[in-house]
Amino acid sequence: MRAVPVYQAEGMVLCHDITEIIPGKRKGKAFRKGHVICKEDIPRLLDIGKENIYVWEVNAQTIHENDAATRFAKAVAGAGLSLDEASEGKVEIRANTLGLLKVNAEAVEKINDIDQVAAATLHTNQMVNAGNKVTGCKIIPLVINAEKLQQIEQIGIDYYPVVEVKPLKACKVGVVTTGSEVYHGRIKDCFGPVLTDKFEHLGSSILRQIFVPDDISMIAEAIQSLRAAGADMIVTTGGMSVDPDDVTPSGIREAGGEIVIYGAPTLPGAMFMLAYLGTVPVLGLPGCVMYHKSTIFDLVVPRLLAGEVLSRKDITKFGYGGLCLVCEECRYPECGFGKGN
Ligand SMILES: Nc1nc2c(c(=O)[nH]1)N[C@H]1C(S)=C(S)[C@@H](COP(=O)(O)OP(=O)(O)OC[C@H]3O[C@@H](n4cnc5c(N)ncnc54)[C@H](O)[C@@H]3O)O[C@H]1N2
Ligand code: MOO
Repeated sequence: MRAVPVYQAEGMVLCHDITEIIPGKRKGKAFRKGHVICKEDIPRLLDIGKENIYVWEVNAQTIHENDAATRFAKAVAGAGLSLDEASEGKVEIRANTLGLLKVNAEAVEKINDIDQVAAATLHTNQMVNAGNKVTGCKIIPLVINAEKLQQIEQIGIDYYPVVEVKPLKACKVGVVTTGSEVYHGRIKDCFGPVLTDKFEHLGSSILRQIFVPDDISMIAEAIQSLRAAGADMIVTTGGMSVDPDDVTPSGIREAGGEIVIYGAPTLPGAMFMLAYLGTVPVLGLPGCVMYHKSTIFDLVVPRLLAGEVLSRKDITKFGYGGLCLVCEECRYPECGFGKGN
């Protein structure tokens, strides 16, 4: 901060508010702290009695908060994102498409380890809609040293992208619905409509739903026939638990599925199985997916549709944050469920 004659202040940043008082009329801010002084401001400043003012000089080494915040946001934003206009040293980043939000938490932490800057994001691995705010980039002082911005930009390059929204593939999904009670028509299928709704919401569609009794070979055959019919993903429903009739995991094994995991640390969703038949994911969905609004399904399927190949570790990491409180009115994804990784 230094005092300069107003005549020399053009392009500099005012570092305090300047009050104007017109007797009988008004008392208020004529200029705000942070204002970049332009030529037209000079006569007015003189009218208020300011021949000298305190400024921060903006030059190659020091950058105004709004310009700095814009560079900051550009450094962290990858695909699927748009930047709002800078205001008060802050730029907000929004999704410009429906998709899976990915945030590199390590990079965000590194950025925040730099003094005088702040990056605040949503949790990674959640679905966002076009227009959703996902990140805020804020410069703390009115002007910032260029070196700090260069550090952010280097992190942006090293970790590219720090934040992005991945589009989802439109998949054809094959469904195998197990359960003798459904197969023999004792009860009406309720899983199919839930899955149709969930997959359509994510931009995918059901290729075909096959009903089978609790029979290992018939489950395996149904899975194989869906694969042969070109399913990009196969989901089986029911029969995932511990009763003698719960043979769906055995059916997935018999179909040749390479098992990633059986048993996931999420509640609901603990009796979940993930396997792969070649590149086709095969999911064993327990009954809770039909019943509860948000489950392991909502954590895993968007990532698969975004093209991720999930490992056992990807699933076991769900445990931290994997307890759903089953609220009367589900607010997911606006809650802690699945936010541990
Ligand atoms: N002793 C134990 N009991 C249970 C365990 C356990 O570990 N030990 N796990 C529980 C968990 S967790 C879940 S989730 C449920 C359900 O698991 P399943 O996937 O095996 O579900 P089913 O037994 O096949 O069916 C349960 C229930 O849902 C009805 N159902 C199933 N599919 C359909 C359908 N397509 N349409 C309509 N209704 C359906 C079925 O008739 C049963 O009423 O197990 C817990 N129990
Ligand atoms: O799989 Mo149950 O899947 O925990 O409610």
